[in-house]
Amino acid sequence: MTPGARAAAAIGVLDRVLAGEAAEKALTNWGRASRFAGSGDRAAVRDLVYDALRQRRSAAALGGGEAGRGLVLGLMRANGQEALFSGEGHAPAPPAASEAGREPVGAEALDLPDWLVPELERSLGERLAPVAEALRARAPVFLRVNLARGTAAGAQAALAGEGIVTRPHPLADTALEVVEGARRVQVSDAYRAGLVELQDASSQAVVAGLPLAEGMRVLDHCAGGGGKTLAMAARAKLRLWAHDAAPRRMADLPERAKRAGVKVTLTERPEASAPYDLALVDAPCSGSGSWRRDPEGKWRLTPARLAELVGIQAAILDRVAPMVAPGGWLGYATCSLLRVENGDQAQAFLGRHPGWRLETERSFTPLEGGDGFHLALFRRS
Ligand SMILES: C[S@@+](CC[C@H](N)C(=O)[O-])C[C@H]1O[C@@H](n2cnc3c(N)ncnc32)[C@H](O)[C@@H]1O
Repeated sequence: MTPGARAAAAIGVLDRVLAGEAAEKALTNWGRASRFAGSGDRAAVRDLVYDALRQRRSAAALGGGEAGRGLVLGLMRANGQEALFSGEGHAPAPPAASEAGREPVGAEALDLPDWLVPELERSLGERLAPVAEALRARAPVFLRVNLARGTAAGAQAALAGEGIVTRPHPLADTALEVVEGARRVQVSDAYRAGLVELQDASSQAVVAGLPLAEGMRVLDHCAGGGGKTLAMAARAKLRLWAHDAAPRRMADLPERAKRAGVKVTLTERPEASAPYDLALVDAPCSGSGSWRRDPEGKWRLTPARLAELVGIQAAILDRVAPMVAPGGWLGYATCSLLRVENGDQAQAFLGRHPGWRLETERSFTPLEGGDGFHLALFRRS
């Protein structure tokens, strides 16, 4: 496909996304209907679609339209590639006079929803603009070295032998940033043998911040696919339980645990195995720290949904706290940048639970390289 044809394909996919289809599904459907598209074409169309979703407001302003065509035209203008709209072959038609576009301003230029700016300002202060800018770009690909299977240097060497170049990342001793060959990771022998997992660097830093020790009874209460469950298991020999309100999200966890060489017990009733020495609540949240990876989330979030999430987080903390043994730990993590889900939530928990104290709190933003994350670590008296 020519670059122009790829732009036209991205416009079609974006129109379906704007009509309500999830980006992944729209891309899969396009891929199925486009047998002529090679792997390079698919990757390029995918990148265009996700870039347009990350920069949706500014691209719409620059491109003079909010539909797929306006977004891709705006992206191309921002990149000095407007000439791709040539009308030749399968390329999109040249811009009409009505598509002159304009410079984006304010929250539009930051590619943020207006309603969220005050809360982001309260949360990030002067870092608001640089963080918003970081959220407009693609996230790096990070790997977690599985220390139960070998060293970081060993994993790097194995990956390099398969054309995947990495460098250690300062956020965690287990974190490698992929600088070349990211698309080959999941088909590599190193990955298949469990030497590395795909995991964001801040997510790894959150787990590294937990006081895990040999023999501890640990509950991962919002385990999802088990990213943090496995990261915890690799740091110490634990007795580990994983729970999720949607158990099907943990469907792959037994297989992943096997590949990583660790044992995890899935439980629908975590109370039955209490008390735990440490419980991790990796709570459902706005996802605002990971909007580089899930840009649709940035436009989907509403004030009502955010308020609902804050209520869900508090209810989960209230359920889990009694399951922790006296002297034990409760880690509350979100991939959110918002104070209402982080520091405010931690203070509200302390207000409701006098037998607990806050030991540490750490915040990460994409400015450190990984996703935005927050960890509050409580200890029970
Ligand atoms: C941020 S995700 C977890 C990600 C996972 N820990 C990881 O590292 O890959 C939050 C998870 O919480 C689960 N969840 C939502 N409400 C819950 C609840 N009330 N109790 C337990 N889990 C819940 C969701 O199904 C989702 O899988």
